[in-house]
Amino acid sequence: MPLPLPLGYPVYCEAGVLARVGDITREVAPSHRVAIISDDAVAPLHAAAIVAQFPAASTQLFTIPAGEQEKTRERWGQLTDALVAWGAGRDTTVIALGGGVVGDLAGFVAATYMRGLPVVQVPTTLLAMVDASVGGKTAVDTPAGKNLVGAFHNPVAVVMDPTVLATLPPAVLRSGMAEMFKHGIIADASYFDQLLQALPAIQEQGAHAPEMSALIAASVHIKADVVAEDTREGGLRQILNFGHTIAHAIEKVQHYDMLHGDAVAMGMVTEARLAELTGLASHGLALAVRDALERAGLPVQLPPGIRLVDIVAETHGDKKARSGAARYALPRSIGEMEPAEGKWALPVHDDLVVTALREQI
Ligand SMILES: NC(=O)c1ccc[n+]([C@@H]2O[C@H](COP(=O)([O-])OP(=O)(O)OC[C@H]3O[C@@H](n4cnc5c(N)ncnc54)[C@H](O)[C@@H]3O)[C@@H](O)[C@H]2O)c1
Ligand SMILES: O=C(O)C(=O)C[C@@H](O)[C@H](O)[C@H](O)COP(=O)(O)O
Ligand SMILES: [Zn+2]
Repeated sequence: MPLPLPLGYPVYCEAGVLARVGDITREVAPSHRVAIISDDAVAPLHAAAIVAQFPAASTQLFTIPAGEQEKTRERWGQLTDALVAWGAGRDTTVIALGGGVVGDLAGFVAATYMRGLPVVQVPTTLLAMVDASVGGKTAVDTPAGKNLVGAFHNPVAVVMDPTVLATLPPAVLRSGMAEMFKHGIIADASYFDQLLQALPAIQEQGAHAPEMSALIAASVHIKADVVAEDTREGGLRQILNFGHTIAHAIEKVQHYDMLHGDAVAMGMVTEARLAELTGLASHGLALAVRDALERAGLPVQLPPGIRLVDIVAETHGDKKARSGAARYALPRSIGEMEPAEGKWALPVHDDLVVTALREQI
């Protein structure tokens, strides 16, 4: 059974559901061909199980090297060329099998190839399950900034099987926790507390922690409620960008050589402090956020040697910036986001940003 979500497509979250990707795909997108896009870390582990569910003659696995540095226009070009060479027509369904990088890139391929193919998202990282696979944002990074070229393209289905998380490196599992904490901070204080309570089990048993499936489903619920109300980010959806003005700037300055979730952890600490410094939140928010992320083993200090001026300069290229001024979606307290002066993201003076960043050196 799909999760009961206010979305126009089914989201499955259950152990063993990977064995039903074929049936689910045929149900939501009956098509002649199936193009499975994955990366070279995920494909050897999980692709065979998916490929076997489709007729060999009309199914092709396309594999890219793993990592954020591959989420580029060049890879998009290679993949779309490869689809042409294979003979993919409009009767092709794309299956994105991987973490958020594959999800965003394959999603963008699907959004643009012959002006749009159906895509089934099959997320294999915690981050992709709780966040990237749901909501329809697809994109590639460019030398000028993160996710600068992309499209809103909803999947026709999302199929997440928490058992695939067993093969994740611990650091990648942990980085997914950052977006889960984000969901708690922006929308649900009791979910934030549940995450804190589950940390010892997650640290001991990793993806096998008994709480994991329910925590994933709860996170997806929070995200789905937001995107259902504001699919194309006219306003409310900006709250999902809490921590991201700084996170994306850090990722860019670090040449995308880091995990997105780690950058989000750093960015949430900075932006929680900005909420205090602007008077939007009362004192104590930043410490609560920082303490929770530290307890989860996430990085809260900036990458060594990074220049604060470089981070601040990059914030001006963020998609939320208006008239050159960087803007931030800031919480008032754990679980509470409210618009200020009718806006979900506010400009903050660069000097305050530097003040907050200095505390993370
Ligand atoms: N579209 C959205 O709404 C949205 C939301 C959040 C993040 N994102 C994007 O998601 C990306 C980050 O995603 P991510 O953290 O999943 O990174 P990722 O896709 O790079 O995956 C991290 C690493 O884990 C490996 N991996 C994936 N699944 C595995 C498995 N089951 N077993 C072993 N190894 C596995 C990958 O090969 C990779 O090396 C960023 O580009 C970010 O911008 C998008
Ligand atoms: O779905 C959203 O909306 C989000 O902002 C989720 C973020 O976690 C995600 O990193 C997203 O890709 C950021 O989007 P962007 O529009 O700031 O590039
Ligand atoms: Zn994110």
